Amino acid sequence: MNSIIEIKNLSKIYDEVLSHPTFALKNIDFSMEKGEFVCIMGPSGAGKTTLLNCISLTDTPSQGNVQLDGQDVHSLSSRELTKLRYQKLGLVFQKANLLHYLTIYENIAFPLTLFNEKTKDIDDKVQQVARNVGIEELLKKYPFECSGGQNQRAGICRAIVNNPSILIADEPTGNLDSENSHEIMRLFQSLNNQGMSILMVTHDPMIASYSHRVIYIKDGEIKMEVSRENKTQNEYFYEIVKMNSKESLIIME
Ligand SMILES: Nc1ncnc2c1ncn2[C@@H]1O[C@H](COP(=O)(O)OP(=O)(O)OP(=O)(O)O)[C@@H](O)[C@H]1O
Repeated sequence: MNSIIEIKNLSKIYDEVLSHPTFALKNIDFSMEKGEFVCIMGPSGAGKTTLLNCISLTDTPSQGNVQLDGQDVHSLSSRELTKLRYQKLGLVFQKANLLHYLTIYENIAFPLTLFNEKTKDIDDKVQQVARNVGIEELLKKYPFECSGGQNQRAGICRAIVNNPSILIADEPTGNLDSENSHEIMRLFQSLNNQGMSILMVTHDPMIASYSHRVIYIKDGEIKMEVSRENKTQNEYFYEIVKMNSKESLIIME
């Protein structure tokens, strides 16, 4: 088996004890192969972020099972979960969330310093990831001296500096203009070509067209999916648009 993520019968209910519980995820089955680049789409409130949070171990499912890289997360202690999160997951959000009083170098190095890595190893890793992402010249700057796109690249460096098995991104281009968004997606494609698995939430079909596969969530359930296969990016883009509009038409009926 070559899955990086394997989810069985996953449900998340918020406010379970109240009279109006929210069924954010309902019996989700989902798996993702190592090296895949998958997007999650769907309307607001569909459960996209909840699904990412359950996979990234920042939220606990009400029911069901999540396996990350072959490891059943349900059975792990909180210490083991922290270790697993550090070793396997890189997280990227809409905002880079850099610490403003640290340089870009120090921000990227930050997760490594928390786990007592040697200074030389930290330096090697920071330099290497900055070269890979093309921001070596920014390392001495502070976030306020950089553009939004540059800060997002630094946030991605921080997420991947420990060479995680999977990069999980929630609307990583949501704060960026179109040119910077495409640049970030080309970067994701290049990381994916180097072997990194990527799972990303986006509302934008153009951004989703960089992936291998798109799953569409509505009302906490996976309703549809499309795969790129041997389509051109343009053909795949139109298929994603069609999938989104088909669901919108169902809502209007
Ligand atoms: N902490 C919480 N407490 C209670 N309800 C929550 C909580 N987080 C999310 N929800 C509810 O769960 C459902 C799914 O929310 P979620 O944030 O996963 O949707 P989403 O698809 O990511 O939406 P958006 O695209 O607007 O970010 C929504 O009805 C939301 O109101």
